[in-house]
Amino acid sequence: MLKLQHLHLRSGAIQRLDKIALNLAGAQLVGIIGPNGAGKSSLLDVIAGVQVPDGGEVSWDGKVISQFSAKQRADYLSYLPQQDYPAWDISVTELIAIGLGRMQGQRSQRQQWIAAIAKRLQISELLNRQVSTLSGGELRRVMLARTFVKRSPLVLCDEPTAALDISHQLQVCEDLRGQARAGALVLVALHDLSLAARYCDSLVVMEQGKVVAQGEPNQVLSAPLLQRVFAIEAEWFCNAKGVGWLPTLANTD
Ligand SMILES: Nc1ncnc2c1ncn2[C@@H]1O[C@H](COP(=O)(O)OP(=O)(O)OP(=O)(O)O)[C@@H](O)[C@H]1O
Repeated sequence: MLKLQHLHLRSGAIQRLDKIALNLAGAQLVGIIGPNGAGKSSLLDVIAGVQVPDGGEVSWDGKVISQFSAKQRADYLSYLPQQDYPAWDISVTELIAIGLGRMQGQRSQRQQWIAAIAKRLQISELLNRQVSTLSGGELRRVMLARTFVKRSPLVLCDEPTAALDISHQLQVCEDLRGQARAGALVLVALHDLSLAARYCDSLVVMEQGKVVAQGEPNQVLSAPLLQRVFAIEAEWFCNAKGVGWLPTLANTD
């Protein structure tokens, strides 16, 4: 269980997080949605312990995360920030291995884990490449492999589908949902509300640092909320395979 109590984060005049309170149980895929600057990345940074809040508390399974060391946090948490680039020009295999962190295992076992996640994210043919030679989408999928290689009970991803082609967007969403079905609490910041509606078990809507709605996608993505928070109108299509939408700018006359 992830518990956020009265979280505040301020930078100068900007209230990045404003009295955030949430209780999120495991085994679900939670979409964090909201317009640019709403506070999605700030929230994920604070949950990950990358950013210290000015007030409030984050706890995981009853323990306050500020009391965990960085190594202890890495044992239960995997985080893909919005902008994450490798600091050195290492091979893809070496980069993914960093994600294994303190996981024990023989060299052959670690190689198997890396091969398995590479297969899952369809990057096996990239394993021997240097990261500097990858395209934007390939690098993003490699960073996702580094994030997912260790099975963590808490997974945070900031716009994991950005830069990916449509087939890989769907594949990554399927993978995130699979991790949730396997028991993880997966929090994902998404701009594509169609993917959010189709894959997420619940949504948290942010606006100006506040949580303004929370619940199942079909309840949250109401016409008034889309108009007020995103300034759009949307027509939704639904069949047995999922949902899709046609968004248009709201008439503000
Ligand atoms: N390092 C920083 N210093 C000062 N202000 C910041 C910093 N990072 C973000 N902000 C501000 O905090 C607010 C929330 O930003 P944040 O990146 O959390 O939003 P977001 O919802 O993730 O946006 P986006 O969809 O554009 O990625 C914005 O007003 C932003 O300008």
